[in-house]
Amino acid sequence: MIQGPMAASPPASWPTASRLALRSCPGVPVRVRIDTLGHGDHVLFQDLDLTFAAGGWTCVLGPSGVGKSTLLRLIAGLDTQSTQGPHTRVEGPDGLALPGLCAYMGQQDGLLPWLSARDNVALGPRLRGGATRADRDRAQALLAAVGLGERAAARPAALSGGMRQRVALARTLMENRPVVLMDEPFSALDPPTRLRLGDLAAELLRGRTVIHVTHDPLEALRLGHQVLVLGGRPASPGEPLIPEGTPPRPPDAPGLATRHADLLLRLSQALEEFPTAPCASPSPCV
Ligand SMILES: Nc1ncnc2c1ncn2[C@@H]1O[C@H](COP(=O)(O)OP(=O)(O)OP(=O)(O)O)[C@@H](O)[C@H]1O
Repeated sequence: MIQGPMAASPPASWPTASRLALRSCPGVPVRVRIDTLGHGDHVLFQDLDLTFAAGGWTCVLGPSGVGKSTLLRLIAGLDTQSTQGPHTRVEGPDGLALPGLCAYMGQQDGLLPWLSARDNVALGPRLRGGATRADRDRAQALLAAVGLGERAAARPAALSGGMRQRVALARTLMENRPVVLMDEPFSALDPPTRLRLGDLAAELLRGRTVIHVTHDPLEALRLGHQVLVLGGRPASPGEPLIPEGTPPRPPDAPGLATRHADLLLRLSQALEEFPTAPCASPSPCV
């Protein structure tokens, strides 16, 4: 729930999900067991065993290159490039494989420029053999849920970056999967739009299992039930950080500033300990 006077309420033109009959899709637990996974000589993960609780929102942070996107791609079943040990497995409920249970949202909106916003939202059904009338109606309803019902016929080029990311969020919801994987989905947006879209995503994805990679500690602390910092090579997460209160937390939530400072320190430490420094130049980084 939105709390406090500084809460980033969506403007009236962004109807809230509670006003719409969105399909509920309860999350399922996800377990990732990696004996070895890497690229070439780089072992990114070794002897890693991570469990993501059903319906929980986990934010994953860590130095650039630590393996966050690789981990997400592995869970999504999109990882065709890393080398994996024979016992590397991603499991859903009761040890079942996860394919078909995940929706993926990346930093790029990935919208097809020649399709309208509505047809982009209905892309999954289109690719699977053709969108039905019911699919198109649902795409329209989801665009209304993200406040773009009036722009359903617009092509991506006619929309702002924030609007395009809202279309991408609607497309993610169209897939109606219990597990949602997000790789820096709001990083290209200005801070207020990012705040609003984070709140909107928290509302629309409530109850699903969400794994969200971000470089923004405040975003992680506002949206996550738990926050993991991946560090080292091979990478491992430290103790999960569990912020107080229910997400999405407003930016001025009690205790958030202290948590933010703690998390920044943990991230700085993870960066210092990371073997590949972002700046290898002998001259000082600026
Ligand atoms: N296809 C690939 N072939 C070789 N190396 C790769 C490939 N994809 C990723 N890597 C390497 O694996 C490491 C982890 O990459 P990954 O994209 O998972 O990191 P990340 O933590 O998501 O980084 P960022 O925060 O910059 O997005 C990096 O060193 C990267 O260069």
